[in-house]
Amino acid sequence: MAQARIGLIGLGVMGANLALNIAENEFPVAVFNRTGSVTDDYIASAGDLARNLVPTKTLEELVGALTKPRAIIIMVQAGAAVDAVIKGLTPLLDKGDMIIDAGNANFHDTRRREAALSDLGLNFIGMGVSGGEEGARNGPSIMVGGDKSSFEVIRDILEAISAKHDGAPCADHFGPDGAGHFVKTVHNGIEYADMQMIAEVYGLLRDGEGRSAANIGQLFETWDKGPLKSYLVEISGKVLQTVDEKSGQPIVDIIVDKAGQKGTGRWTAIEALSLGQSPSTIEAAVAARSWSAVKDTRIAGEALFAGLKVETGAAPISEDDLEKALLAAKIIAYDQGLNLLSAASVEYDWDLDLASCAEVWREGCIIRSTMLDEMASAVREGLPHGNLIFAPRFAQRIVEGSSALRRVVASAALQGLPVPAFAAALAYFDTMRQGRGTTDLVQGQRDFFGAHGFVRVDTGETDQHGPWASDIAHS
Ligand SMILES: NC(=O)C1=CN([C@@H]2O[C@H](COP(=O)(O)OP(=O)(O)OC[C@H]3O[C@@H](n4cnc5c(N)ncnc54)[C@H](OP(=O)(O)O)[C@@H]3O)[C@@H](O)[C@H]2O)C=CC1
Ligand SMILES: O=C(CO)[C@H](O)[C@H](O)COP(=O)(O)O
Repeated sequence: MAQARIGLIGLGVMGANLALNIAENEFPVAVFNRTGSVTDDYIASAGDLARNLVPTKTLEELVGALTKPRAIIIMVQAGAAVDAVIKGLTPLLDKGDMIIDAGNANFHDTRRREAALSDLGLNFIGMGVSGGEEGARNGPSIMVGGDKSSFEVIRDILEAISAKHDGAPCADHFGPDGAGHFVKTVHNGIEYADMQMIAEVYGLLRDGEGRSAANIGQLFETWDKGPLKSYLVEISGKVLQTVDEKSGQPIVDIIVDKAGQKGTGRWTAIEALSLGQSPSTIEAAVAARSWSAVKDTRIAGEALFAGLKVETGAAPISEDDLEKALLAAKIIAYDQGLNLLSAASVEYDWDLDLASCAEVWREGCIIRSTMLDEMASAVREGLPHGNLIFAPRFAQRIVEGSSALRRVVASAALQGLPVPAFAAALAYFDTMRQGRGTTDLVQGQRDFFGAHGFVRVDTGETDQHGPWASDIAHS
């Protein structure tokens, strides 16, 4: 007999907590996990919330436990696992039922799945969920893509379980097919850039000034009370001040410096490039994780270049400069992320509301910060030339922050300390404030070797060609 309003497959870190959140909001939820013993343990530890949880041991049982039209959340690893679950579910469902992929997914997969399920008369929602374990349990940020009418069917549940900003739910519908998963992907791209920039500050203080992890952690704790207040600065402060129980060392000192990546940062960079965009701060953060992975090579490089002299007399970087540089670079990362969303919206005809993106990121998600509220307002007011860094309320901060960013990047370069995301942010800013750049020469080179043509500054005539000096010399 149908007992539950919604189903959930995958009781891992995210699914288990999301189901508890749904149950706590008084929506009965039927749960299923591939490994059945996980479901038994889960129900046994759910306490009072077990009253709103319906455990099931087969997909047939799960489907039978749901009121119609059925709505089933899948919360498993991206890729083949999602396809396997969909394959098992579809023969059991009726036309009008809905599958919701709430994991991180490549939005191209979401578009493919939506089209295939639509042919079968089934609805498919691609839903990005951010906030990690704690967010899933107490209120994540939720980014929905797919048919709007399908979203309306589950809207009450999603709004109830989501984080709230001044009472407004951090859950919204962004457009058809892959729009929600794309917004989540770019969220993660910005997350990569933000994390990398914080790590660069850590590196400058650790390797440039010999400061201890705890001392740097305290600085982040202080910054978390000012304009940089954000979840990532807060947890960085906590991570750096945590002591490993086994060794008595700061825990970061015993963590191998090889960063994992499950794919969302890379998807952001790949998609950006195919859209003719370049969110260089995000690309730099993805690169930094990839470079971190080749630890043996870096160790060999350290030995090989051990004798290399770097500037030791570089001016010390002040804490004030670091704070301002981080703030400016972070604004630039958001500017680039929003530009990418805008380009994808045009390409895929999503009509994305960028202000809504910033609004659902204000609470619950990993990149939440006090600055996002102001960013959302700036986007609502309209961004000059589509750029956040041109918005009056951010342009001034960028002007002030850019001098600090310049000093930080210059000092890092002189000291031989890598700051790829900071450097990328600065180069982007300097490019965006240069009305005449240097690609006149690139255009000249292209025409020289490939007759690709150029546009004249003086007359505006297009498809112009040399003659070039060598042509002249040989003519
Ligand atoms: N962890 C995080 O902070 C966040 C994760 N996400 C995304 O959420 C999704 C789930 O992540 P997370 O909860 O961390 O993952 P976990 O590894 O904790 O759990 C994975 C779940 O998927 C199930 N599963 C794996 N393969 C299959 C399969 N072929 N068929 C059926 N079930 C399968 C597992 O079942 P079994 O017990 O049988 O192995 C398990 O329940 C991912 O897409 C992830 O990227 C999104 C936001 C934050
Ligand atoms: O979506 C998330 C946070 O928003 C997940 O934690 C995701 O796994 C983070 O990406 P990566 O594992 O590549 O660091």
